[in-house]
Amino acid sequence: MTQEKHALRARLRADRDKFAAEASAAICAPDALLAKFHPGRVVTSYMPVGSEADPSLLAAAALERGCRIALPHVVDRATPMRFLAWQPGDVLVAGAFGLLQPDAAMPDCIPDIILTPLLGFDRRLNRIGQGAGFYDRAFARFENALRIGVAWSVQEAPAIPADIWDVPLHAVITERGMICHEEP
Ligand SMILES: Nc1nc2c(c(=O)[nH]1)N(C=O)[C@@H](CNc1ccc(C(=O)N[C@@H](CCC(=O)O)C(=O)O)cc1)CN2
Ligand SMILES: Nc1ncnc2c1ncn2[C@@H]1O[C@H](COP(=O)(O)OP(=O)(O)OP(=O)(O)O)[C@@H](O)[C@H]1O
Repeated sequence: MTQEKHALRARLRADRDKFAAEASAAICAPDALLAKFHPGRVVTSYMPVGSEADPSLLAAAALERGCRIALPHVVDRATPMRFLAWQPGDVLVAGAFGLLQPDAAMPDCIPDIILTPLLGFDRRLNRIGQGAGFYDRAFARFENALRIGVAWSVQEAPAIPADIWDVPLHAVITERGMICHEEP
């Protein structure tokens, strides 16, 4: 399984790089997602790196509807990721893995909706990420949160192998729209 995921990650990274280099697509918030952005809800976004899908229009729509935004904060692979409060204009600090993150002193948030960066996904809404297990652990910890993957459409794979700890997404949003759970 580890080998299989390793090879899949390499292929999906290459597909994502190619798409981002050639296309100029934007990921807009579909109505079904807007309907979840109730005032006061905590929506976690992320600062995209490299060819990752950009969730900023989704975060902007959440803010417009009175949601609060939190961003992931990691220190090393062993320490669980936290979601820290952030609003436009707040500083971002260079941290682990070359990421821009909120200041470590910002308050921790309990997310209602987790916008999740993906390397890949399939129609059953299995996902694969960077392989450090940060989001897997966050999904286990915040089990009531809505898990929404954000990706380019080319990151869809026929089948993503699922380990026992993998928690499927509730939906994936790409530049082509939203994919919700379908029975196989
Ligand atoms: N934009 C964004 N933010 C995010 C994530 C993400 O996937 N995307 N994360 C999702 O989990 C967390 C950070 N997770 C990471 C997990 C592993 C590696 C990693 O293995 N990095 C390689 C170097 C990669 C490179 O330079 O290309 C390494 O350290 O060997 C980096 C970040 C939190 N923030
Ligand atoms: N609930 C959990 N508690 C502790 N460790 C976990 C949990 N879920 C996953 N892990 C660990 O995370 C590691 C990476 O898992 P996996 O290969 O599925 O990564 P991924 O889903 O691509 O990564 P990510 O969740 O960061 O996007 C595994 O070694 C696994 O043991």
